[in-house]
Amino acid sequence: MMNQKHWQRDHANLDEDLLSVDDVAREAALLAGAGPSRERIAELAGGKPLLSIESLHAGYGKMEILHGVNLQVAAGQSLCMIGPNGAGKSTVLHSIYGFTRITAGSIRVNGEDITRLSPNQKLKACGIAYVLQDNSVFPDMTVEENVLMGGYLLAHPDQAREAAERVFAKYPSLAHRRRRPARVLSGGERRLLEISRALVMNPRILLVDEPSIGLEPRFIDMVFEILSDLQRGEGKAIIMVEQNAKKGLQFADIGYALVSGSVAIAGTGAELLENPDVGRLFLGA
Ligand SMILES: Nc1ncnc2c1ncn2[C@@H]1O[C@H](COP(=O)(O)OP(=O)(O)OP(=O)(O)O)[C@@H](O)[C@H]1O
Repeated sequence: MMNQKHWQRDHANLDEDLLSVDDVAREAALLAGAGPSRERIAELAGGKPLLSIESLHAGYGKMEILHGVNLQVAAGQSLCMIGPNGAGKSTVLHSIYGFTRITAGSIRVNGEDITRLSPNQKLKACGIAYVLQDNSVFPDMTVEENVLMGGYLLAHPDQAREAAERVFAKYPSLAHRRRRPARVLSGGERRLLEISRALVMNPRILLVDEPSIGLEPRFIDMVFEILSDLQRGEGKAIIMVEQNAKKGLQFADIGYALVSGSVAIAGTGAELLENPDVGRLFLGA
């Protein structure tokens, strides 16, 4: 059941326009019944998906959270998932990375079935990296040690050091502080550190959970610029969950609205921003 406090927190600027939790749940459940066609999902990824999810049923233990999710994203594209608390957005990321129990459906990278691979196999063999939510840096370790942790799967420490240097060359502001404990970093720099750690393995697909959470506006813009560079400059595919739905949809090529473990609406980010149902239910328009 959706939590009123969370809903208000995430939509704090709605004030008196706030829909009641029951209204949102009722309307959203109606939307979830229809859902986008598979053709539309494929079309949004330009017919050339790097990552493709088909009819995914997944959850935790015996509890099924995702009830037949379809999703496709191409190299160099970004996809943002929005939706109410508990809709299953993070669970989609968890499932791609291998943290959930998958009971049906498939996950493919470049057509190869990776549904049952472990997170380590996914990171190493398929180039899927997870940028954890806020507060995943180790504050008492140096910036450099934090970045090096991203290379724990590499066979030799020299390989990790080499990979870390590649990341430091890209982000001089972080390189500058490499010997300092991570606790001295600002919120924005910490987020950059979290992204940098995920980049050590040079992934093709980045799963990003709530990139803007807890950040001041100027750092939010910085983080989205970094993600944009990785997407457009390096051709990485980015799949994100973003509680700032407007910001996420402005950034992303593709937007999905998830409701009750299903994709209720899919379109370009711009289409979702203009969609009256999305506006009323998720953006407070
Ligand atoms: N590790 C877990 N073990 C058991 N249940 C979980 C776990 N993680 C999430 N859940 C449950 O799965 C459901 C979907 O949660 P999920 O975090 O995917 O939703 P979400 O759409 O990302 O919401 P939010 O915006 O609140 O993070 C919720 O009922 C949640 O309690």
